[in-house]
Amino acid sequence: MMLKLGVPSKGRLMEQTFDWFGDRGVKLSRTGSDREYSGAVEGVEGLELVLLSAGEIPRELAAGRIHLGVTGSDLVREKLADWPSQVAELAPMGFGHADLIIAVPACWPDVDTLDDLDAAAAAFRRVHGFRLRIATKYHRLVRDFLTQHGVADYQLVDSQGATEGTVKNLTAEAVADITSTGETLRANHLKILCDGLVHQSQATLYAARGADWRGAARDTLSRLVSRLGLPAVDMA
Ligand SMILES: Nc1ncnc2c1ncn2[C@@H]1O[C@H](COP(=O)(O)OP(=O)(O)OP(=O)(O)O)[C@@H](O)[C@H]1O
Ligand SMILES: O=P(O)(O)OC[C@H]1O[C@H](OP(=O)(O)OP(=O)(O)O)[C@H](O)[C@@H]1O
Repeated sequence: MMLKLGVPSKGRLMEQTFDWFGDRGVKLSRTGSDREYSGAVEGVEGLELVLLSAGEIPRELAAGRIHLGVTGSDLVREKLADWPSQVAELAPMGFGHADLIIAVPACWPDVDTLDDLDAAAAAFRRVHGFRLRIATKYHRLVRDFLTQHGVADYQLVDSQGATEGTVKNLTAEAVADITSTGETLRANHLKILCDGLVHQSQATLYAARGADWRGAARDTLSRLVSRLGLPAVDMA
């Protein structure tokens, strides 16, 4: 049986993943036309490359349909309940860095911390009759984070893209989204709360606890981790 490795199918995450494996003697490449999602592996016998959307890799790992997968640590934590029970983290890869943060309008002078947000949310509800809206696609991570920090009087509204625009569009009062350079936040007149860092994400190599690790897959894993210079791992 082949050991299946899921890798993001496009963009910088795919290129940097190919570079990371290439630097360690495992050559991954796309084959066929630009638009065909098929790939090849050189350097390790028994390893098959599967090109997938970064957002779907956590689910494929959890279902055991791929043995290994590369994706952002934010996506694994968001998409998988109790993620450590479903996947093992084999290696943080040192690229794809992005911070999941909570931001509010820059013109709110009295709101700089989560405590301020909590107070503002309570006041907002009294005045407007509904809860302050935080737009995000990271529902699990943001809910857990705000609960841990005692912020209660808010509602999450779903935003699957262009999240920073929701404040201007009056569909939310605050946002929780990924930032790297901070340009998008600045351009949309938003500021990060000083204690509003929810998660520091980076591309990470994961192994699926529920995949079939018997026989050849297990042997391929031990050859691969030794080739990559990672500590030995037993998924049995
Ligand atoms: N501006 C950014 N800078 C660095 N990393 C980012 C940025 N935006 C998103 N990321 C990271 O890239 C990863 C993939 O993000 P996202 O879910 O947006 O994928 P995508 O490129 O839209 O792919 P797909 O739609 O195929 O799932 C996430 O782990 C995220 O943290
Ligand atoms: O801090 P910055 O460097 O400005 O990057 C942040 C932006 O990058 C991501 O968006 P992406 O381009 O992936 O599109 P999306 O809005 O569809 O998620 C993220 O959602 C932010 O909008």
